[in-house]
Amino acid sequence: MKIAIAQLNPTIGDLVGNAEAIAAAATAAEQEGATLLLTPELSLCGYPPRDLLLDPSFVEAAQTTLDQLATHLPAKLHVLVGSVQQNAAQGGKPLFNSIVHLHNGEIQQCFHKHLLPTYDVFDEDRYFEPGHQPNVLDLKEGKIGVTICEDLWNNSEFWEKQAYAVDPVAELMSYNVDLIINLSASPFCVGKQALREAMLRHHAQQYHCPLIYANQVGGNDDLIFDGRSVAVNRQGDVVGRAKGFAPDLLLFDYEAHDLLPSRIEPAVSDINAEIWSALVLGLRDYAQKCGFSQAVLGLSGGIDSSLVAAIAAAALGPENVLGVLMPSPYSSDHSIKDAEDLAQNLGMPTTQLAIASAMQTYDQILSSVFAGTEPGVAEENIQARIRGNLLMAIANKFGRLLISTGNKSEMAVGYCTLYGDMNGGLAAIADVPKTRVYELCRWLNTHTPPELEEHGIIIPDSVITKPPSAELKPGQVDQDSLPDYDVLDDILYRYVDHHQSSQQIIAAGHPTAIVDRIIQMVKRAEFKRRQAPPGLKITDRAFGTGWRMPIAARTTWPPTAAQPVSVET
Ligand SMILES: Nc1ncnc2c1ncn2[C@@H]1O[C@H](COP(=O)(O)OP(=O)(O)OC[C@H]2O[C@@H]([n+]3cccc(C(=O)O)c3)[C@H](O)[C@@H]2O)[C@@H](O)[C@H]1O
Ligand SMILES: Nc1ncnc2c1ncn2[C@@H]1O[C@H](COP(=O)(O)OP(=O)(O)OP(=O)(O)O)[C@@H](O)[C@H]1O
Ligand SMILES: NC(=O)CC[C@H](N)C(=O)O
Repeated sequence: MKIAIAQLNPTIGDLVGNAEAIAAAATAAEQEGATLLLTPELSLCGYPPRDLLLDPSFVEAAQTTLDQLATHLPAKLHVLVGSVQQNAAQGGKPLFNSIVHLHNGEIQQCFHKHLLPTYDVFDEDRYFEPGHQPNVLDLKEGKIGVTICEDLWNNSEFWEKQAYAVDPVAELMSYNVDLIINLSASPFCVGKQALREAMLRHHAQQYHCPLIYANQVGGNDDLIFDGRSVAVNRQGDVVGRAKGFAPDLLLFDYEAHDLLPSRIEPAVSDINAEIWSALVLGLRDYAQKCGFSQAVLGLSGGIDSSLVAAIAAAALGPENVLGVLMPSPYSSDHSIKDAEDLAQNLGMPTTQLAIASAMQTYDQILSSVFAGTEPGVAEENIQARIRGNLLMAIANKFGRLLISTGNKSEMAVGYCTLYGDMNGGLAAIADVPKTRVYELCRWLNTHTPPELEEHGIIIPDSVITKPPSAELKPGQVDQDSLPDYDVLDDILYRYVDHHQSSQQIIAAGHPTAIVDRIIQMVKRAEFKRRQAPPGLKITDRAFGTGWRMPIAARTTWPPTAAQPVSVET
């Protein structure tokens, strides 16, 4: 039996467009001689559909589209499509997250997801009732165990996010299935593919059973799905891997109770290459799926805006990315030259808007209100706000998407100006720590990715070597306000990504005063992050849909050994 994986890039809610993509993949798979076609989790709706699922008209339209799709597929092909199904039982959640078996122009069978991830960016318990029936697809060519994404992630050795009392894989094995398939929508983060493949190997070796894992690809808001659908044989060896960060159709032969070797795309092992591909895909899909073909950003000659310009140029084509240079009296001469050199390297257009007169006008307008006060951060931030205002005016006038340039380190501690440089529709590097920004820029200059092949050196050397500065006052550098970025990023990695306590971070060798100050800054900056544009997630814990902190809250509390609880009555 030939089994095909359609690694699709659905647009959330585009039922007709997604159905057409499934039908096209089915035609291609049939031409290749496939018996069975696998598509990703919720392939008809796109994942994650979030609160669209609370709209009954959406659920109804999905069902109608599914019924129609069944009649448009090659009749002999068995096609597994991800969609939602109504829960007819009294009580419980109204929907199942399902895989629907289409064959001979009709719906044959529905399989419901058993394990519903409800942690980090996932919120499936909000919408879905878990399935309890065994998901066995009995074809004359073999008995197939059907699992949906999280159903496979029940082993704490690989995934410690949520513990489950049931083990869908073990249950399926008790039905003597020949092959396990998993239809997924598994978002990218650094290291995820290695984890997936280790987990698949573990299941295969434990049960002497081959597995096929079909993943979604594409960017959906903050989430980037990397594809890299993969299959392992009974020994747990990878026998096929689809492309990373691009749609694909991959076929496997299933013979004599095992999977035969197929096309194996390289597993991307370079972490910078992986992040680069993820960010380019995430930005491109956000723009396209929101209807933008052109973008705009402020080019300061600094490293953040330089990296974001390169990502945007690769994603949308350099001719579609406008860089706006907005020098103020505090901008250094080399900032303008660095920004111009970068734009020239990338082949992107620029325009220059001087903001000195606007700064003076603001100062005049505010002079009576600010009279008797010392100039400070508020005056400095006016520059960032003028720039943010001008950028949004250009975006608005010409239908461009404004890309904001703040990195994860800045977003963590609030080193950014609300309604200033935080303006934008998408925060391209909001989950990239500053130290990684440097590494990506160095990598970019030595491993020019295919999208920028003809451009040679991209990031001017001086952009990488000069001390980082917001240039909001004379001589300002980031390290006036923040510890060195390698120290800051290590503290943030421990605190944000790994939930370490201040005691644990101090025990790792960081000075108490710095740790306490940084943690305070992170807590205090919550109000800024809540108002920031969506940021592309590339780490295990991003600020965004998986980070849900209160804002108006007291965030230090007893008891500690030194300060036991004392409630006065
Ligand atoms: N809980 C809360 N809920 C709602 N609003 C709250 C709030 N707490 C403060 N606020 C308001 O927010 C204001 C403070 O925020 P904001 O006005 O943004 O300004 P602020 O955080 O005071 O200053 C921005 C900092 O970021 C630095 N910066 C700016 C631009 C770029 C870069 C860079 O390197 O890329 C760095 C800049 O040098 C400065 O240190 C408060 O004065 C208050 O009005
Ligand atoms: N002179 C400028 N011209 C155009 N845009 C600017 C200018 N200064 C700042 N911006 C915009 O505001 C953002 C934040 O400014 P900032 O200078 O702090 O960051 P950066 O230059 O990108 O990187 P770094 O923080 O390393 O200097 C920039 O990325 C850029 O988009
Ligand atoms: N859609 C899902 O069930 C995703 C959850 C899964 N553990 C993953 O991230 O790969």
